[in-house]
Amino acid sequence: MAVVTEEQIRAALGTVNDPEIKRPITELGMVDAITIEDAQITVRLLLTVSGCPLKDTLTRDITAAVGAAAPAHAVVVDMGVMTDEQRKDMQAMLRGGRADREVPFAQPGSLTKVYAIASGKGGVGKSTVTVNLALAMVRRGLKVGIVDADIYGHSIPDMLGVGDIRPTQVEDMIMPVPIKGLKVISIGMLKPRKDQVVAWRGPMLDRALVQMLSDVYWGDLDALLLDLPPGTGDMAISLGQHLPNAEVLVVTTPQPAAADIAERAGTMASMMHQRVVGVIENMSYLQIPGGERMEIFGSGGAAKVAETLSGRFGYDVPMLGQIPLDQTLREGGDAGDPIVLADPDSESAKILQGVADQLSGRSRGLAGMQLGLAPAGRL
Ligand SMILES: Nc1ncnc2c1ncn2[C@@H]1O[C@H](COP(=O)(O)OP(=O)(O)OP(=O)(O)O)[C@@H](O)[C@H]1O
Repeated sequence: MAVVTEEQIRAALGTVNDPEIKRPITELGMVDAITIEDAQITVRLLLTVSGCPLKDTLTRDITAAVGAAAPAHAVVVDMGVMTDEQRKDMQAMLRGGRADREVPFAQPGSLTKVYAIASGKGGVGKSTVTVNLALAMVRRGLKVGIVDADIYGHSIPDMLGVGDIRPTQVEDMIMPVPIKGLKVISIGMLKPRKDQVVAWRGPMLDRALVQMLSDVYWGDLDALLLDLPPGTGDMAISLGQHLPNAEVLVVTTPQPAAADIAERAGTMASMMHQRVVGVIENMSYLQIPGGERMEIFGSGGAAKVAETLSGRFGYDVPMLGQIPLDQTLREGGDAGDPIVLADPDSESAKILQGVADQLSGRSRGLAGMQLGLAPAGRL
């Protein structure tokens, strides 16, 4: 039988990533011991928490990697759990020297584009747009995260089919839920129970936002999308304070009443020194057989918002797309199967993909970003 060394097995284990953290288990301090005895190799693996739901995946990946490096040996994976000390070491390593409560996306060198999805009125399809845009960006090959900060209607997990999943926590570091190529965290996941009604005021909302931005292990992201509560309330103010470099997308329906309120959401973003990158009109029309379009909610709302905001801010705020009223889109949201994936050739999916393409076509990085500075007296 070929002689196998511990270094070879460690190198093989270096190819196995923790499925949630997406870093090699050897780097994370999860490989406690490797024992090579006659025809058997035993890997002692330390899980971050007991009853880790991913232990079967880890066992399978470890067995495959070690088996490939030492085909004549049987592989046994022996599971243990990290001590508090070991978990703290891992957390410190993942933070990479970053101080507690520091928002990585607000740091000067951050290359992650942050988009806040805002609306004036509720129910205009802000969460639907957020989920589908994020998935459309993933389809373009980007690494994307979603923060569902909509305290009143945290519907993002349900729209992705992960409504009952609680995120894994390592000490006070939270792992975002991986789903359909995205990383997701929702304000609903921070509540003790999903169905609990919370009456949080400004400071609690602020704390929850900071927790979702800085205590969650996001890793390297190209884009982060935040689904805001409707309106111009406390969360929008907190976001402006913690992420002045966020760019804002305004979602509205076509009718004048919705558009007027959407304008206010855009103006609020500008008061927080954030740039408004565009307006998306949702529920624009119903395509009826025969080719005619029925404008159930009127027309022209987003164009008016775009024009008013452009005039007010002195830069171009384009209308990025008009999404029709679409039963398949609604059904996909209810079933946890968003339309961009479920029916990518549908009209709605193509429009959403088009918006994502316009946004992703802009360069990753610092060029064109607002720096959170405003001329004196602008507020
Ligand atoms: N274009 C559309 N066609 C048909 N149904 C839609 C469309 N857009 C959204 N919907 C449906 O409308 C409902 C509200 O959408 P969504 O939850 O995305 O709105 P929202 O603006 O995030 O609401 P809130 O902020 O109040 O939670 C959902 O059931 C969603 O599936």
